[in-house]
Amino acid sequence: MTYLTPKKVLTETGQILGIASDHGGLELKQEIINHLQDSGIKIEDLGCYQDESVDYPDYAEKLTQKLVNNEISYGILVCGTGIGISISANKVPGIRAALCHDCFSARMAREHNDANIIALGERIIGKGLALEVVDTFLNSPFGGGRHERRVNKITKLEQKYS
Ligand SMILES: O=C(CO)[C@H](O)[C@H](O)[C@H](O)COP(=O)(O)O
Repeated sequence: MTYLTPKKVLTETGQILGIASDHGGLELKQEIINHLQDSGIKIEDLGCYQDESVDYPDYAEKLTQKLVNNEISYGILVCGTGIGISISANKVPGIRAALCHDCFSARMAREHNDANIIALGERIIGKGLALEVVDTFLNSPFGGGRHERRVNKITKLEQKYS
């Protein structure tokens, strides 16, 4: 079986990419939105919208609720390090949020883990690399095969412990 990349899914079906951040990821979130503006991908910006201090679990929840309700198909989350917002997102069943600060991790997160969210840390990664990491994530298909068996086991873990 061949799988489509997130970019193909999003551009060919008109499904939506969600993006959210706390105050620590606000600037990088805007850079990513600007970068994807002409990509043909519809983006929903779920906040935050100003640099007052907010709590990253609230923004992880806003985005993951949209994802589990099929209102968006993939997500990008940004906080200062990407750690808190990815930990929060991964508490929600069905979410596979991968914290990636390099292109190899971004590709593996898709090919091996079928990640539906990429998380980044604005205080860690520069804009140039961050945009390449996002592009790599969006352009990498799931690999299926043995990886599908393992991803199914992740789902079983969620069911067993929720
Ligand atoms: O969750 C984080 C750390 O794991 C994020 O980096 C947050 O953005 C950070 O904790 C926010 O910190 P601040 O000092 O309140 O700006």
